[in-house]
Amino acid sequence: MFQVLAADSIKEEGLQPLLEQDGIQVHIGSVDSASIDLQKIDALIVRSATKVTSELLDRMPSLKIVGRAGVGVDNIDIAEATKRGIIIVNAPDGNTISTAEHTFAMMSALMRNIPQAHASVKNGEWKRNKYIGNELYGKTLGIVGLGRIGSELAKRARAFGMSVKVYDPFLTMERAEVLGVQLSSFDEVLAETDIISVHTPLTKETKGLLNEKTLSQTKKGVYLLNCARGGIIDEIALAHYIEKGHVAGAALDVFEVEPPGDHPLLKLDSVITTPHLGASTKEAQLNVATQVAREISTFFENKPVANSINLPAMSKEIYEKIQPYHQLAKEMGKIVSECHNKGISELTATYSGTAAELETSFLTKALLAGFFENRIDVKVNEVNAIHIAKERGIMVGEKVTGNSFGYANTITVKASGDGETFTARGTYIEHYGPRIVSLDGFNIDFHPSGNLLYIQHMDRPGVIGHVGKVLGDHEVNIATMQVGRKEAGGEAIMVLSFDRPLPDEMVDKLKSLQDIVTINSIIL
Ligand SMILES: NC(=O)C1=CN([C@@H]2O[C@H](COP(=O)(O)OP(=O)(O)OC[C@H]3O[C@@H](n4cnc5c(N)ncnc54)[C@H](O)[C@@H]3O)[C@@H](O)[C@H]2O)C=CC1
Ligand SMILES: O=C(O)C(=O)COP(=O)(O)O
Repeated sequence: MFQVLAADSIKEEGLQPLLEQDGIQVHIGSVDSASIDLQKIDALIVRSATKVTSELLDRMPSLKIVGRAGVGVDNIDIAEATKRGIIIVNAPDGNTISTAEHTFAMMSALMRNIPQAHASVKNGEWKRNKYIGNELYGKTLGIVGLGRIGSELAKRARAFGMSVKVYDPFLTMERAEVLGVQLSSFDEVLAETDIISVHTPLTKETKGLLNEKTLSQTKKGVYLLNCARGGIIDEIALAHYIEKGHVAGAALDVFEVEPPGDHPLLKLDSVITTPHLGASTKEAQLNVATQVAREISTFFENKPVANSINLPAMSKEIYEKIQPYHQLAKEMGKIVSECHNKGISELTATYSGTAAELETSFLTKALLAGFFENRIDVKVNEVNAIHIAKERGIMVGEKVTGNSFGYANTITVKASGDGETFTARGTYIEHYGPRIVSLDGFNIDFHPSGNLLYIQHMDRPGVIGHVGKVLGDHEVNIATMQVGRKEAGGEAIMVLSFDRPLPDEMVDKLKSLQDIVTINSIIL
C-alpha cells in the first residue's frame, strides 16, 4: 500500500485521483503531525509552507516523489532530493490566472490607495483628498520575467491601456510581438517604466535583482510589485528607497521569511500587502491539487510523469516509443554488471538506428540504474543515476553511431576498468522484443529476461555435455541455450535460461568443471 501525505492544507477535493486508486492511502496533515509515521511515506504533497530540506528527507527514507501543488519549488532542496532519487513534480499552470489576477488587483489597489482608504473609512474618517490616486491608463508597466504569469499580467495591462516593457533574457522577439509588449534590457525597464512587477522564479540570479544599485536606476515615483517570491526585491533596500521618497509605494504578496513578523516594510503606509495569496483561490487550489494528485497516481502506476523538475519531460506518446529501449537499456546495465563482475571506471553507451533518435540521455540513465542495482545499497533510478556514477568515480559517456551492425537499432555498452573491457550489444526488434546480440565480442542471440547463466568456457568437446549433466543431476530444466565462439578450439560462451532461480551449490559445482573459465548467474 503506497502512503501519501498531503501537507499544507491541500484542497482535498483535488486529491480525488489518489483517493479513487486502489493500493493508495492518503493522510491529510503535516510533516509534524504526531499521528503520521514519516518513515513510511512514499509521496509527499506540499505548497510553499513545508520546507523540504535534507533534514526532512532524512526522516522520510521511503519517500519517492514530492508533488508541489503550485509553481515555485524554492522550498524544496532539489539537489538533495535528486541525489536520493526522489522525483519532484509541480503544477506549473494551475495557478497562473489566479496569480496574474491577484497581481493586477494589487496594482490597482496600490495606485488607488484602496487598502489605506478602506482602513481609514472603517476608522470613521472621510479623507477624500488624502487618497487621491493615479490611473493605470497611459502608464508604462515593466515586467521582469515574462513566463506564464507575466504574460497573463501583460494581456490585462494592455487591456487597461498601459504600454508594457519586458525584461526576460529567455524571451524571443516573436513571442514579445504576439503579446504586444516591448522586449527591453533590464536597464531600460528600470529607467523607463512607472510600475515594475517581478515574475521570475527565485534563483541565485534573481535573488536581490532589485537592490540598492538597481533601485537607484528607477524613475523617481516608481511603484514596485512582488507577487512572485520574497527576496527578488531586496527588502531592506526597498524600505530605504520608500523612506527617502524615491519609490512611491509597493505591493507585496511575498516575503523572504513568511510570515514576515516585525518587518520595517510593514511600518510604511505606502506598502500594501497580502499573506502570499496569489494562488489562493478555490479554482487554483483545485487545479494544482488535481494536477499533482494525477502525477503521483501516474507515478504509482509506473507511467511517466509530465511535469518533473528533475527528469526529462516526456509526452505519453514519446514514453510509449522509448519504453522498450528503456527496458532493454536497464537490462543491459544489469547484464554488464553481472557478466563483468569487477570494478569499472568508465561506462560508455553507444546508440544507433532508431535508438539514436530517442532521448538517449534517459536511456543511459536507465542503463546506469540497471548497472548499479545489485552493486550498491542506494536505490538508483533515472533521477540520481548520473550523480551516483560521479560519486563512485565512474565516467559516463554517450555516443551515437551510424553503424547498426545490420539491425534497425543497437545499444552497445562498454565497461572498462583496471585495464579490462567488457562489451555488450542489444537490439530491440519491433513485434518481437529485445535481444542481446553480442557479449564480450562473442556473437550470440538471447532474450534478456528471467534467470540466466553466463558461462565462459573453452571450446572443447564434452563441455556442454558436462554442464548439462550437472543441471540434470539437480533436476534443473534448461529453457533456452545459446552458444557463441570466435574461433574453433578457442574461448567460447554459453547463455542458458531457466524457469526458476538456480541453487547456489549447483552453480558452485558448475564452476569446478574442467574447461569452465567463469560462470555468472544473472536474474533479470
Ligand atoms: N504569489 C504566489 O502565490 C505565486 C507565486 N509564484 C511565483 O511566480 C514565479 C513565476 O511563475 P510562472 O510565471 O508560472 O513561471 P514561468 O517559469 O512561466 O516564468 C518565469 C519567467 O522568468 C524568466 N526568468 C528567469 N530568470 C530570469 C532572470 N534572471 N531575469 C528575467 N527573467 C527571468 C523566465 O524566462 C520565465 O519566462 C514562480 O517561480 C513562483 O515563484 C507562482 C505562483 C503563485
Ligand atoms: O505556486 C507558487 O509558486 C506559489 O507561490 C503558491 O504558493 P502556495 O501554494 O499558495 O503556498
